[in-house]
Amino acid sequence: MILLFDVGNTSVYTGISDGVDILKTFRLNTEIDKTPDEYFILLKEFIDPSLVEGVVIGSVVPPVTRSLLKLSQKYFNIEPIIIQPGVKTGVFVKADNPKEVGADLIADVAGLKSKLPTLIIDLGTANKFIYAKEGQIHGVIISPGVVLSIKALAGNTALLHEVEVKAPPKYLGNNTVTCIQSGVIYGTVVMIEGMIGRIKEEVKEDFEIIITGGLSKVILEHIRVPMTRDSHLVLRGLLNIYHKNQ
Ligand SMILES: Nc1ncnc2c1ncn2[C@@H]1O[C@H](COP(=O)(O)OP(=O)(O)O)[C@@H](O)[C@H]1O
Ligand SMILES: CC(C)(COP(=O)(O)O)[C@@H](O)C(=O)NCCC(=O)O
Ligand SMILES: [K+]
Repeated sequence: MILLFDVGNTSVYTGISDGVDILKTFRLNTEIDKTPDEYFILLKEFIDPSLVEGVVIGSVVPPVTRSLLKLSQKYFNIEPIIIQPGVKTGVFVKADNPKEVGADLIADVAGLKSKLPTLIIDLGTANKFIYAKEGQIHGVIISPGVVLSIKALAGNTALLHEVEVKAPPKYLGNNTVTCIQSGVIYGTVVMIEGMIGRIKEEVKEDFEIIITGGLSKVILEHIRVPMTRDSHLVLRGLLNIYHKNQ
């Protein structure tokens, strides 16, 4: 069994693989002060530790990277593969400072089945647009995610509060809840549709679109541009990277 950890700022999206397929997935809350032992207590609800043969960690939260590293060493006696400069990923990064590109973005691209031009839209704590072709990241766009936007609104205004992530029946709201839901959900939907159009102007070529991330399902149903949802993309990328480093 190979454990695949996609550590984001909201959740540790975890996959269990037999080396070929992703057999099971689950999400643990990202908590930077959780100890390796505490993460293991959660983990052993889902896995049989004696069957773990490999661990891959793609993380953008350094304290959790350290906890999962220690967990892997202490409970599995395994040195995990941690996505960082020097690890073979098969992904080339065209950026001012390639070392600063998030491991999640690299894993997303590593999970692609096609080398053709592809736009990955990954909706998590942040919204990420990753433009890739021939295994190379040509550019990235980052904006505040849906849940983050709701929290930022509620946390920085006197009279607004957190609302459920749910699209309201109309664009024009008639109460505080639907006003915020419209602004955040439909705002994200039209931002995505608009951004795809601007990217098309810039790259001047056709591209596939894959949407992924914890918030992709609630947003995709309102998007009018054809795209495919792949909730396992990042985990498949971690698995591909595992095989490249055996
Ligand atoms: N309708 C929803 N309401 C609230 N949270 C949601 C909803 N749908 C998905 N989520 C949560 O959004 C979180 C963020 O997605 P994820 O891609 O895991 O973020 P990150 O990679 O930044 O940690 C996930 O933990 C997921 O459970
Ligand atoms: C943009 C991100 C914060 C997204 O993280 P997530 O939404 O998955 O929690 C992460 O990819 C990151 O920390 N990137 C490093 C900076 C960069 O990629 O340019
Ligand atoms: K930060």
